[in-house]
Amino acid sequence: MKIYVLGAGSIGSLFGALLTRIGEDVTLIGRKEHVEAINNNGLMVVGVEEFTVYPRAVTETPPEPPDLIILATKSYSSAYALQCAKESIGENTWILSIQNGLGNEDEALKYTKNVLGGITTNGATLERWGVVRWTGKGITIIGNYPKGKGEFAERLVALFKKAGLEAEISESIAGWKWAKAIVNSAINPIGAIMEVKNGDILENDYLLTLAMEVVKEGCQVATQWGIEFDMHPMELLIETLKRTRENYNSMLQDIRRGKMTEIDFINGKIIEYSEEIGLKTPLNFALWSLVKAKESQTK
Ligand SMILES: NC(=O)c1ccc[n+]([C@@H]2O[C@H](COP(=O)([O-])OP(=O)(O)OC[C@H]3O[C@@H](n4cnc5c(N)ncnc54)[C@H](O)[C@@H]3O)[C@@H](O)[C@H]2O)c1
Ligand SMILES: CC(C)(CO)[C@@H](O)C(=O)[O-]
Repeated sequence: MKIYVLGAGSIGSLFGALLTRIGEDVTLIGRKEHVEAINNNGLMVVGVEEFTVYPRAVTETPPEPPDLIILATKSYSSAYALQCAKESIGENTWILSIQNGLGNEDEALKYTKNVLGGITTNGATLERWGVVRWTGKGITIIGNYPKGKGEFAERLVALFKKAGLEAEISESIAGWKWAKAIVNSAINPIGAIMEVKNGDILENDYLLTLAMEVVKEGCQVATQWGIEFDMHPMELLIETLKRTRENYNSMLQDIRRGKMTEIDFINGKIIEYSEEIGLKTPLNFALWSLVKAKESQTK
């Protein structure tokens, strides 16, 4: 399968390395420094597994249409990345988003109907240019967006499993994207504002109660939009907090690195979707405002 990883940073490099290792035709599209390191020394994976592969790495999307584009930028970069890559999206090209947040698949739908949604709970971080640390093994769930499944999705799940990823298919992937976004809408801003690990949210009654109330608020919006969950976000919240108790969440990490966060595509999107149907989301608005203020302090 000819695969482009568009936004080959942490999670994209992990997926690209695993697919390269099983002989797939993978091209990583990423930052100049990372691309140069890969072309000079290969892409090294450390952590859960240790290996080095030699995928093609470029800074611009090649013109030949691939079978699959794995969209792995931060959500705030999706629109521009897809616009730059649009000439490479052929009539048979599929686009899979493995990103957190809402709206990425809708952005992809502007260019093709062949869109897969995906969530992954694998953890990855760029150790240095050319080296990605697989920090935690998780599950990857994909499906036709917003719902259904088809031959390509089945083929891709089989490929992910062959590559060493725990993967499964869902017929309601929009439900999973919303469930993960609702969980992120609680964990990420609370952890970022309080500067605590995910496990501290679980152990502190005040923080856990607030997180559960934020989840309830997000579920009200999702339900009004007709979203159906395979796993209820409240169950996913507790499972995630237990599984990632030692994590400083990605939003806190982004703030500590002086980087933009994905708050606009997590809590911000929940606020946006609630306003479209006349619902109020005061908790999401409060957390969104506090994180935006915190972001502005680091600029
Ligand atoms: N890192 C993880 O463990 C993890 C796990 C699950 C989900 N996610 C989600 O996956 C997405 C990516 O996260 P990440 O941690 O890999 O971020 P990252 O910042 O490490 O990687 C994104 C990369 O995309 C590149 N990029 C941006 N615009 C581009 C463009 N136009 N062309 C080429 N490259 C471009 C950036 O330079 C960056 O290297 C986010 O939505 C995140 O929430 C991450
Ligand atoms: C699941 C999660 C909250 C674990 O830290 C992760 O999605 C993150 O850090 O954004």
